[in-house]
Amino acid sequence: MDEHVPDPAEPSDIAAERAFLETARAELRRMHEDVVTTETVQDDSEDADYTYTNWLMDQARQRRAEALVDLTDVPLFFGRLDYPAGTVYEDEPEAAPTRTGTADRVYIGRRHVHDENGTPLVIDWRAPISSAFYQATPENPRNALMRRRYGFSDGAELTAYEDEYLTHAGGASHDAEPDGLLAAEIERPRSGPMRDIVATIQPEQDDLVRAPIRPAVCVQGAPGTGKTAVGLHRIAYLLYTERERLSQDGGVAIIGPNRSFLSYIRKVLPALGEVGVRQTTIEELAGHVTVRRSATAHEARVKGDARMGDVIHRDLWSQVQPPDEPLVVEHASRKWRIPPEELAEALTELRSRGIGYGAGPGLLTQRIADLVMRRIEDSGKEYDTRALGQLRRNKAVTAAVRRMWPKTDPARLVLGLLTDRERLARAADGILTPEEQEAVSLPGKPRGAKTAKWSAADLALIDEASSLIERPTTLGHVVVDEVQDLTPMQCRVISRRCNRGSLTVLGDIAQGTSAGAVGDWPALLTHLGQPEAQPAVLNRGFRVPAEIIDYAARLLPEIAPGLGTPTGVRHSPDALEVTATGPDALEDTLVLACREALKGAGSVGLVAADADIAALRDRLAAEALDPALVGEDEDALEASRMVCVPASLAKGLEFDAAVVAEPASIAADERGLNRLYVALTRAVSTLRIAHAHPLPAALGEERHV
Ligand SMILES: Nc1ncnc2c1ncn2[C@@H]1O[C@H](COP(=O)(O)OP(=O)(O)OP(=O)(O)O)[C@@H](O)[C@H]1O
Repeated sequence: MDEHVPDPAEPSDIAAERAFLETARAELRRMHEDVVTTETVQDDSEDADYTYTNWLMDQARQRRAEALVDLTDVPLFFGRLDYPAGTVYEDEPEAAPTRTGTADRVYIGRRHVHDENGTPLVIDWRAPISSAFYQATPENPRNALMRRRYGFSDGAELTAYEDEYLTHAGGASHDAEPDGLLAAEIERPRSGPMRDIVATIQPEQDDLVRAPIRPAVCVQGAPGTGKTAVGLHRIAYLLYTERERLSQDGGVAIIGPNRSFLSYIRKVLPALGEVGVRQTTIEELAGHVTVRRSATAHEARVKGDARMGDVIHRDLWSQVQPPDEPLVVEHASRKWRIPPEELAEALTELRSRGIGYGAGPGLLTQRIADLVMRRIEDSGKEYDTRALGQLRRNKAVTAAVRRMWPKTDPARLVLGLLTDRERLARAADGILTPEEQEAVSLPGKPRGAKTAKWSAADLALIDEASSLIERPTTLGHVVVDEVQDLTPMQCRVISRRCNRGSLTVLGDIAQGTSAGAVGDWPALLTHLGQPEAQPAVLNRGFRVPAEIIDYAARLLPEIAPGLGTPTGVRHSPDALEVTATGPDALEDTLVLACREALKGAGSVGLVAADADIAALRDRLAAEALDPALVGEDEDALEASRMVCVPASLAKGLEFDAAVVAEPASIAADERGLNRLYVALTRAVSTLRIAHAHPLPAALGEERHV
């Protein structure tokens, strides 16, 4: 095999690679030109069908042209795999740019580029052949000889590369440290939103990214192991392999914990060429009304419980009532009488068909009109063909239907249920205790659904009612991030929108902070309608240096016993500093830590208990550190390098340097230690902790400087 091993790197190699990059760029420009200058085959007849077809073709052409624009700040390729000559490009001449005397070179990039003859120059990272780039090892080289990863300057100029020989014949370089560029990529200072990781996806992540669209993929991943990155790249991958089917099935959505998080991730998919993906929160997905207050923890817990589904179901269907009296319908100068037993029978029959509540009034009207019609026929009386329609619109018929099967609106239904103690007691009898019924009741005496004091916990209830009335439209694929915070009722919001279990579930039980969160994987997956799914575990932390993750992991035995301990792939001995101060000196210490952190490159995040963050932001502003506040400003992460983060919104975010204020305050509330675990795992390079109160005991022995 020796003869297949490419020459070792030579100084001229960088120049040659840059030249190839230029060639690929030129070909991409040509592809773009081709699309722009190719006339759509127009049919100029007046026929409307052709006009529409032409319009569609034009749209497709414009989309394709957009996709082929060369983004000069995004490298066109990021890696290369070398194979024995002749094994990839069978008909390629020796002089082709992707062949040398000894090897066929496969360049991997964000999109496909080919030359005029159709020979590929850059292969899309999602194509089957590209999987070897992420998966090949010396033990299982997948026929490849060598993997090359490129380094680029900020201006996307190719400046370096790193080779990994995949044949044992490669000898010494087999043992070479392959992760230099990975570490450099992770440590590249952050400015603003999250970046894609397409150049450095790791094998365990690639397995999840490329898993088939079904069955559901579920990931338990420690902080910074790349769950969010996996979810986003998986969407791009599925859109590549199943684009048409996904669009027919209702498109793709990613559900994140809040708007700040969505703002943070919003640029990853567009950078991968995917712009049509819905990025939303569970509240937006379920939202039928305006949220005006926060629920108490107890209220959120009870409202999040799956038993609420039964209460709503019972309340809704209790509105369907058989009549006590006969129905008398006047038609064609005669009165027709339907006895109550017959009407009740019609109701029972309809209900036994398992129809949605919303379909009932229409079907019942039809059924009653049929009953009257049959009597008219039996009487031998002449009738005209419009009789059935007239009966359906007959006032006595419609009034009877309104009484037997009233139309309802989901928000009005839930409002009625949660503001009428007797009605709630009837619906919740044997399901909720009187004390729980008290907890779910809405405050005040709202006049209507628009003005009621809804909390976020009510949204899932209204969505439940809505789904019983009319089935919601489904999505082709749903990716749910930070799933550990969902209540059972919120899981159901998602489950009923998933098309035949096409779902990716990402979470970390240890980071569960919300009241009413399900708390364990088997229950979570059951509520999501995926009881068979088995969570895959990601435990290699990329974001957080080992020194920090080891410290934060001291909390795990208390907050998530049984969960494996994560490891950090990077080491940085000075990454962590814990400083104890007196209460009067705490703010000064934090300001100093932020000031120091700002001397380095990239973003700085100050994380504090929600109640403390506004005052700290004011102090940093007074010190001219120009802080932005997450939650107040949707673009906070781009607005300033210095960002203040209430602990409740820290989830999913990261900073080159993190400063954590007073862990005991963050840990004070319910699930506070979980919140602290989140806060302690946001740093890419350094974490500074300052405290005036004792640290929570679970952090163990203090490690002060
Ligand atoms: N293979 C990789 N190559 C480069 N960077 C990576 C890789 N995997 C993860 N990262 C980086 O590590 C950081 C953490 O990734 P991500 O936010 O996806 O993790 P997470 O598991 O969702 O974390 P959390 O649980 O804290 O939300 C990000 O900056 C991401 O770009």
